[in-house]
Amino acid sequence: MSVIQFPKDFVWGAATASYQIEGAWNEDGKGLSIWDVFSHTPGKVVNGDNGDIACDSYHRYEEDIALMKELGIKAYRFSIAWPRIYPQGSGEVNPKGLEYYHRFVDKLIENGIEPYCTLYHWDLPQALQEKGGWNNRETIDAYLQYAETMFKEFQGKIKYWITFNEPWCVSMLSNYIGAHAPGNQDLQLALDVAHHLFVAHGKTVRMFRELGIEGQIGIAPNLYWYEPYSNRKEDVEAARRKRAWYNEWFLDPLFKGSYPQFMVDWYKKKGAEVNIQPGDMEIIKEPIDFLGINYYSGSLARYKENFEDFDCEEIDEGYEKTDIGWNIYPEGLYKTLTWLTETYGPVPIYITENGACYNDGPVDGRVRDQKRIDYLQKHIIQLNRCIQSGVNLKGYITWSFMDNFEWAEGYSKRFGLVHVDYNTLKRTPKDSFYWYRHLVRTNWLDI
Ligand SMILES: N=[N+]=NCCCCNC(=O)[C@@H]1[C@H]2[C@H](O)[C@@H](O)[C@H](O)[C@@H](CO)[C@@H]12
Repeated sequence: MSVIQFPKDFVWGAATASYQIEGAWNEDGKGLSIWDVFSHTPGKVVNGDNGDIACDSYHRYEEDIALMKELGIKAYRFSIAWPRIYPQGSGEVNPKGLEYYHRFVDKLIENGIEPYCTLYHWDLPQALQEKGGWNNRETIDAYLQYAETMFKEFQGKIKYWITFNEPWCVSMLSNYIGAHAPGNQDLQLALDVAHHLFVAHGKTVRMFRELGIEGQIGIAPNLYWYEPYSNRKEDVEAARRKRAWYNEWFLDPLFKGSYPQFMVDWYKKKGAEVNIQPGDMEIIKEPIDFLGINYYSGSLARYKENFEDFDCEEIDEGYEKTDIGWNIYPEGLYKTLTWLTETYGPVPIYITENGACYNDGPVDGRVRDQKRIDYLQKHIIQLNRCIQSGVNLKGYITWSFMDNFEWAEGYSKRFGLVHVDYNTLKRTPKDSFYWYRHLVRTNWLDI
């Protein structure tokens, strides 16, 4: 046995998101979100599940925070439901929405837990969607008004802000693949949405600086690692395109102020292009304080002419998979973070999401989720490799603190350290909760 030690100020945390845990979908003046509409649309979510109740954390947050304190985490990443603050997306603020998040954040701070706040984790006000949503550049202005309200309202309480969770999911998964709200399937639309998110991000960072808000601000893309199936030129190029679809397209604008040209050319061949207005790229590359990285999986990529969108097929040979069917590829995390550091410099990085779907339930009151422990351990070992290799890694925030509404998969997929019985809403810490608590308390890992 050997021990790996993490830096003494390394931040250990856990994450959730508003629509996935809060419930209270139409309470205290909250407006509709695109996920309320999407999940209420037959056929969109497994078993017809929706977030009307979810984990009922809107009413049970004190119980949840008591469990977080028992877990010993120093950081809790959560998101604000924009429709609770601006029920119509802009215009009148809803005071009950602000009051709720003040009570919640005060309770976190009272328990010694640092709030890491995501402003946008996919629950766009439906009123804005009806005016084009992220396809309409005017949504950028509504987002800026919302962000400014939150910065001023929580100045001094919230010191870590994330503008957007996973722009790839908001653009590609939701507007090209169509699996998430609002469910469009249009590549040009997806590129326009991604660009508008970037402009909103850049303007928000600039506003954060101009207002002199105390704290740090970043963004949380989801990155995915593809290795070529062979060293044939076609396979190497195919893997490069697939990596760029997830990674460079969402990182180059932030750090280089440009899109990767080989992908711009590739999309043009597909009949889609990026509509950039003068000054956009300068705004987008407004320097950030940290990068949140969400990493789950990766795969092998092999060239296949005219296959799907990138002339590339995924070869899943030899990977063990989690219960959501994603490959377990811990070395991909090391490759991703070292590539990112080599490409963009020593950016301060938090892993803002990493975790596994395993659907273990309670037996005699105990949830034996050894596979989740194995997944977490394998990935956290890679983080130690990253730190030894010079990656400027500041912390690890696991997904997820508790089982929750897993988007189009509904409640059929569980990612939590805490099991939730959706009939009774009873919370049961899993074996992984106690394993993670030991790591958080000692800051080292027995391997
Ligand atoms: N292969 N494959 N997958 C295709 C890409 C899927 C990307 N989904 C995510 O990263 C979401 C992220 C989200 O922030 C969180 O809200 C979700 O609950 C987790 C778990 O799903 C992850």
